[in-house]
Amino acid sequence: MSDSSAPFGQAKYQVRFDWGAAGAERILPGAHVAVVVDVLSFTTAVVAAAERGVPVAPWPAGDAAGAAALARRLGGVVAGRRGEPGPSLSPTSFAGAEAFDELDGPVVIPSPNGGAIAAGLAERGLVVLAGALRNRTAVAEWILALQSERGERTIVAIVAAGERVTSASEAIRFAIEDQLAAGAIVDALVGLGIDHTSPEAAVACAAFEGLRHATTHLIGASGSAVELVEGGFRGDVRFASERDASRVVPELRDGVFRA
Ligand SMILES: O=C(O)[C@H](CS(=O)(=O)O)OP(=O)(O)O
Repeated sequence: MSDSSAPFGQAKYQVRFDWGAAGAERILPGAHVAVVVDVLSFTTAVVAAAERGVPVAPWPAGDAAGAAALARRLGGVVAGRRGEPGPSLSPTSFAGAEAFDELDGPVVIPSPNGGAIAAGLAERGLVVLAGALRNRTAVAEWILALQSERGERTIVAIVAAGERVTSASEAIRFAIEDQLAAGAIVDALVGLGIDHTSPEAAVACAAFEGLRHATTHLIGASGSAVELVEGGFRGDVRFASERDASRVVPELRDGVFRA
């Protein structure tokens, strides 16, 4: 783990920004809140589930037995594959809330990017939130309220997931939907006076500010979206691109995201 004086720790700043699990480790020392951003699709799915009152447990993809064991322990179910009936990484799979009425525990969602990062941040002694374009203002307001409650400067580490190039590699394909949503969260924080941003956070914010009228188009044309549309999931892209459509702020407690 990096120490807070390391050059890449952004340690002087209240609002920090980096990419992936390794980036999270760089900016975590001293942080009180981590916001994981994986617009296509994990954190948007978590927000969609929370909008329907459905808790979600993150799990790194690639360990099916571990996901099943976690679901058994929590009394929940493992998400299916995208497009199958029932809950999945597809945010719109949570549209039929009644389908989950019988569920006692959470939906365990294996996810190679945002889910893996969030699972790695559990039990680390800081608040972990799911951030997306849908809830970016709600997330910022939630952090401001936490800061008021704590009565002291609250340090925020925003972690964009991007996409791991292979499951065996930490190399990341930077994803513009995560860059824009992370910048949108910084923008909302700045608007509330939480504005001591690192250069990395300031650049993400400037990208969002400069392109704020084009985010729907840009996200829809991004590589991640093209891949999803080709797979028949245009609705997920549209849903994930809706800015400030949601007031829910899922928080990771005891390994489960709940609003
Ligand atoms: O949402 C997704 O499709 C991705 C799966 S993959 O990286 O494209 O295989 O997962 P996520 O962890 O939500 O980015």
